[in-house]
Amino acid sequence: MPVPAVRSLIAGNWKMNGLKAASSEFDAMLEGATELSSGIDLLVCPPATLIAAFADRLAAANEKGALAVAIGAQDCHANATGAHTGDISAEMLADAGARAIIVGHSERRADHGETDAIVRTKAQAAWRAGLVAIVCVGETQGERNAGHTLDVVAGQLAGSLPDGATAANLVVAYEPVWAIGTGMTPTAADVEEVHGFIRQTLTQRFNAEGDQMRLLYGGSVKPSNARELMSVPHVNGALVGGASLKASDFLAIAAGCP
Ligand SMILES: O=C[C@H](O)COP(=O)(O)O
Repeated sequence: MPVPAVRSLIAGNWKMNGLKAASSEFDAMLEGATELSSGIDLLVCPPATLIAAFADRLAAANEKGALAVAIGAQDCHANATGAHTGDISAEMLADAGARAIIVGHSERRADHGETDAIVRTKAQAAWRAGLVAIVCVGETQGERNAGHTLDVVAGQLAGSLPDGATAANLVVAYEPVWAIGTGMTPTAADVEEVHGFIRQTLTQRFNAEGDQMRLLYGGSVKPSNARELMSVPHVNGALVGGASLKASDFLAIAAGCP
């Protein structure tokens, strides 16, 4: 299968980490972004409490020279408004300055019982607000051991991706659950198998758009393994957790991206 040329994206998911003091780390990311290859986009997804402040800092930095950096969110409610105490809508996140929303992360699927159907409505909510949906899929250790990885990923893709996905409004992140925060990563061959399968599935369903969608690998990406993982065919960047909290690590991962 031919490997399409797709612009790389390095996305940082800060998860439930970061107080206002972490703004200095974000500033360091903005400063370092000026030295990255022009073929790479950076996305920083801090906790929702920091999105507006980071968006202001990004706007100030952009006045000195446009940066290929955007702010994202980690989740949203499916509805635009309503009686949903404690929830945040995609429209609110867009209003705060987010340009993308991660949906269906395995931590949300596990901690909040999010099904593929719920994830699909959240992806639609992101689109309704004019944002990119970053949809996460990936197998557990037990599912991999049982040889079910591709079946699990196929089911998540079929159930979580709404019709109408394009290369501009959808990013897919493959995150093996067992690799998240553990220091373990699949082999390059295993990543290639799953990413090739995801590409084929997307192209079958979304035709030429599927060929251009960005496919991120996530799970224990760090500066020391980024170059190898990012050079796997059909890997168009990374969704980085722990290593995205430190500007020097996050930038080193981006620098390792071909
Ligand atoms: O969203 C990010 C992933 O869950 C990866 O996290 P990690 O880089 O800490 O393993």
